[in-house]
Amino acid sequence: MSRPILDKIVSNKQLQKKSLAVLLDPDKVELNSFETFLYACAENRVDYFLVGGSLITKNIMGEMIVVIRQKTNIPVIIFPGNSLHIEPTADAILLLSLISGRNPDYLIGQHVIAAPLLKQSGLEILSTGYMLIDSGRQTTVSYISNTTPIPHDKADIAVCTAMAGEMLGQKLIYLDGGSGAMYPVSPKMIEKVSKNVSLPLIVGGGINSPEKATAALEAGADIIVIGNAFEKNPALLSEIAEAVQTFNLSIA
Ligand SMILES: CC(C)=CCC/C(C)=C/CC/C(C)=C/CC/C(C)=C/COP(=O)(O)OP(=O)(O)O
Ligand SMILES: O=P(O)(O)OC[C@@H](O)CO
Ligand SMILES: [Mg+2]
Repeated sequence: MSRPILDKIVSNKQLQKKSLAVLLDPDKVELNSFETFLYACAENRVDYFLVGGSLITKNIMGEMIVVIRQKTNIPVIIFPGNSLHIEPTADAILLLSLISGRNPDYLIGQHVIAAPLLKQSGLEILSTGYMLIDSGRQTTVSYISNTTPIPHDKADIAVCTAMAGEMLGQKLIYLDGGSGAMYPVSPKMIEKVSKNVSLPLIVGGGINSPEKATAALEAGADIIVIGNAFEKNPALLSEIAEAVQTFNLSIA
C-alpha cells in the first residue's frame, strides 16, 4: 500500500529537515478570511494542514478541503477527535491512539468503530501514538477524552510511554500540550523522548512564538503544530515559518 505522506515524514527526519503544520479547527475557521490565510500558508511554505478538533459542531470539513485544494497544494491530514471525524477527501488521517491515557475507548474503541469506514475511505492511515502532556490547565482534549495528561516535569514517563508506543508498532509519536496550552511541552521532555525512540516526533500545544518553535525543533521535534497562535495573530505565521526555515538552513 502506498504511503506517500509517512514516507516523506520519515525521509525528512533522516535528512533532519523540520516541518511546520498548521492546525485548522473547523469550528474556528472564518470563511471570509480563510482564503487569505491559505495563500499566506502557501507563501510561507507550510508543510501540512491538520484539520480537526476534540469537539466539532460544524460539518464543514469537506467544504474546507475544497477551498484548501483550490488555493494550495499543501497536504491535508485529518486530526480527529473521534470516529465521526472522517473526511475521505483529505489526504491522510492521524489515527491517534491516546497512549498517555487509560481510557480504552481512545486506545482502541473508537478505532474499532472507524476501521471499516477508514478502509473504504482510501485515506492514508498514519498510526500515531498520541500523548497528552500537562500544560498548566485542563485542555479540551483531556476533558473530552477523560484522561489524565502526563505531568509536565515527568520526562521519564513520557519516554517510557513513547517507547511502548514504538514497540507496539505506532509510526509517529505526537507530544501534545493540548490546544491553547499555557506553556508548551518542555524542550527537556522533547529531547529525552527523541533520544529514546526513532519515530518521527510531532510536537504541539502552546507554541506561540518563533523562540518556542525553535526550542522545540532544537530539542528534537520533527514537525511542530500550531493552531491558536495563528488564530489570534495570523501575522505570526511568517515569523514562525521563518524560524523553521532558518533552522533547516542551519543544518543543511
Ligand atoms: C478512530 C478515530 C477516527 C480517531 C481516534 C480518536 C482519538 C483516539 C482521539 C484522541 C483524543 C482526542 C479527543 C483528540 C483530539 C485532538 C485534537 C484534534 C485537538 C485539537 O484541539 P482542540 O482540543 O479541539 O482544542 P480547542 O479547545 O482549542 O478547540
Ligand atoms: O492550538 P495550539 O496551542 O497551537 O495547539 C496545536 C495542537 O497541538 C493542539 O492539538
Ligand atoms: Mg477545537
